[in-house]
Amino acid sequence: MLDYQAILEEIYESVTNVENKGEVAAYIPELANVPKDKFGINLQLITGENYSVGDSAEKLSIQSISKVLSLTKAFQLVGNKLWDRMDVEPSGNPFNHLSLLELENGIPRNPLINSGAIVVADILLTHLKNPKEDFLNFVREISHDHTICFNNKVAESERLTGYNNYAAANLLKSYGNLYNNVEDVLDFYFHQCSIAMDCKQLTNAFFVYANKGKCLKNRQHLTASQVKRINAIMLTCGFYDEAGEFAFEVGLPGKSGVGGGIVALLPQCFTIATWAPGLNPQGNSYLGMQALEQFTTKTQLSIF
Ligand SMILES: NC(=O)CC[C@H](N)C(=O)O
Repeated sequence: MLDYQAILEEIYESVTNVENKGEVAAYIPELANVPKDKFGINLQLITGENYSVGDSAEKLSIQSISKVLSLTKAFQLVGNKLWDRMDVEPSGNPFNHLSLLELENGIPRNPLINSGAIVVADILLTHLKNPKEDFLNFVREISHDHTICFNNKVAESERLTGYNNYAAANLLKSYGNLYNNVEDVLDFYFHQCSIAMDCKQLTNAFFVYANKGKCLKNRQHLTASQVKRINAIMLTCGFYDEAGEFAFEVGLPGKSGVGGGIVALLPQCFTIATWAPGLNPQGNSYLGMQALEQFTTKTQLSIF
């Protein structure tokens, strides 16, 4: 039997001693204030045991990790119709890349880059009665935590500097792939990205992807087939132009966010969340990736 607590502590020791911690996402001014020396991990086993180290109970801005949750809600609502409006191919480009979107006539490469997530937000706006509230309640429900909230300051900070996302939304609109108005879709998108969660809440939320669609309380949220597809998208697209590197180093489906969080999972085995706010040039948590590489190497637990 592996001593998970000892493994997490070894990783904590080694990673917190690394001098280069990457750079925080200063393009969202509110995120520039987060101290770079934060570091936490939470590990949730499918059998129920839970382990953590460091700042795992402190809230982080989940940012693009929310794209998996919005995709999940949209998949529940419209099923395979989703794929009429976006593809499922890795983009090999940064999360906010625009020229491919134009080349491909307003069809985003996948739902985990910004343009794809903006189309998903548009779908949710069309199908939910009270979009922001209903989506937040969905996140609370799969995480079993009714204290989870938006951080309105972060959402507003991103709105004020979100020129690239406005460009993506306008491009989508010009190609007829955005049905609601740009301002409303982006208001939803910036709010979903601003959700604050800690590592434990993240491993709770992602439990469904490790457990064939059933949450920690054993309720079915997705079919096994939908979970297979979302995990495949996380593996191939969850880290943008570093998806290959993450598969190579870590070997798990997962998703990162520019708040420095990463959640990854091994089906039928565990979910793990790391938080280290400093990012590498691809916008993925610099130390989080190192920690997860160490975890799957030490435990020999990966999908490969
Ligand atoms: N990679 C990310 O986490 C990006 C999310 C961020 N809200 C953005 O749209 O730029």
